[in-house]
Amino acid sequence: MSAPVFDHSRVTVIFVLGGPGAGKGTQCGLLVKDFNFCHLSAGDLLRVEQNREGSEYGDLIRTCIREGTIVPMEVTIKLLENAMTAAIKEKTGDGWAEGKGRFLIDGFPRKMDQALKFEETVCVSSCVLFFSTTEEVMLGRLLERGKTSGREDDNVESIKKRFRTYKNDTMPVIEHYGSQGKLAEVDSSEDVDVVYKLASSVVEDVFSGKKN
Ligand SMILES: Nc1ncnc2c1ncn2[C@@H]1O[C@H](COP(=O)(O)OP(=O)(O)OP(=O)(O)O)[C@@H](O)[C@H]1O
Ligand SMILES: O=c1ccn([C@@H]2O[C@H](COP(=O)(O)O)[C@@H](O)[C@H]2O)c(=O)[nH]1
Repeated sequence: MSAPVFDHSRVTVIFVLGGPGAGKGTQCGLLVKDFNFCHLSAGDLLRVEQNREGSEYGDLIRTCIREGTIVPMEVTIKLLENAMTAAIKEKTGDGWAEGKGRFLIDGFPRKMDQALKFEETVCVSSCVLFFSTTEEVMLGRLLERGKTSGREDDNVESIKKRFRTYKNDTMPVIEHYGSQGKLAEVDSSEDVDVVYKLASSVVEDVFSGKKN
């Protein structure tokens, strides 16, 4: 078996998980500013690929997103690997010298097969930052976001399907990383700045070697 593309002693990968609307993207945006991460949202990469002229996956991705199901892992893993390679070539500043890099991989892995394949072929993760809150909070946030997001899946019908996929496919991933001692759970029910204090202290622990 060949080694992963990136060596995790040089390239830090933090997976960011949590239910739909838990606040993953919001917190990643803040962490980027303080820690010079490259933030890769798997959902955003899929939406770009869906709209790319000539993509052979456009229709498949559109259907999966609307139905709240998971796009076959080969597609998402390749998009992530390509984006990581580009960032390592282009990004500069703290944490990015001589082939080093630091990534927040947001909304991935959503399913056990993705988790195992990504770590085997792309990069071993250092930590899983898990934002937890109730379905009630998530539903309220997504319906509010849906007024302006333009996202085809921010409606009650799609949200219910996304919750189902989260419970059936993603919770086992979270439990898997919990059993490996890699999980850092943050309650994301509170205000953005309260959640950020907890999330940034997890990242500090990763970089100081207390968690990896
Ligand atoms: N702590 C918070 N308190 C109140 N509103 C929040 C909080 N965090 C995020 N939001 C709002 O909730 C909505 C969902 O947040 P965000 O997009 O960060 O979630 P997400 O987990 O990335 O969702 P998805 O997985 O669907 O992409 C956004 O409109 C955001 O502004
Ligand atoms: O690894 C992934 C991540 C996402 N998807 C699909 O995209 C949508 C939207 O994801 P967000 O993280 O909410 O932006 C998700 O419901 C899945 O359909 C995926 O297939 N694989």
